[in-house]
Amino acid sequence: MLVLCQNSPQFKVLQTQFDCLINSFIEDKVGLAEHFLSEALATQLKENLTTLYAGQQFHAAGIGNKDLHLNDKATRGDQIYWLDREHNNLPENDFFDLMDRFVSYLNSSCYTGITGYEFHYALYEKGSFYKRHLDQFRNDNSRAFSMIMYLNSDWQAKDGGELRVYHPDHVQTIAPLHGQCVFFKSAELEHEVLETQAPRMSITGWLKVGG
Ligand SMILES: O=C(O)CCC(=O)C(=O)O
Ligand SMILES: [Fe+2]
Repeated sequence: MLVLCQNSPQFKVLQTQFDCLINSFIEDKVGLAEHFLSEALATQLKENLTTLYAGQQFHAAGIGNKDLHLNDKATRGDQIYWLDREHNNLPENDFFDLMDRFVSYLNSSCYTGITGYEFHYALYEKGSFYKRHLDQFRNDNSRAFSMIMYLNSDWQAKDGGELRVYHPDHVQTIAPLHGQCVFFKSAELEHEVLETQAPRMSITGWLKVGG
């Protein structure tokens, strides 16, 4: 992994985004950082996603965990592809480097004790959605935080596909804008993806404890 000096300009840019995500999470239970992925990285990841999708490497997402895989199109219609360092793909590995830095920053500043993570690309074709749900499974509470990063360079309001988050006293609506990251506790906040009118791309994942 590439090591960045804590005083380097590149680290300062990252730290600003990390702080933005963590501080908004502490204030509102939903962290938001508009430029968490740099323009260059978001664009490379989007190209990689598009190539893999065209090569039929994606499969319909399930509603159980990896061991209990249930397909239910009435609940969620996205297709996914699990990221893995073993793919030896440059943007995927740049993404994992970024996540390694974020996890160590989060653990050292907030004592979160994250010990692992898992991430997948997701593509929602026009007409797809993901009904209201929590990101924790009944037989597994290892998912501590949910993170979603969007890869939609020309997103417009008419495209729909917003993430809707259900707070106890209000509802928050977030457009899936290129490079933006959303961060919240997996066991705490129900959320849904509204029907999209255009292909909607993202990386979704979970920071895990106890692994
Ligand atoms: O893509 C999003 O905005 C949310 C996706 C989601 O809720 C999930 O995959 O569990
Ligand atoms: Fe979710």
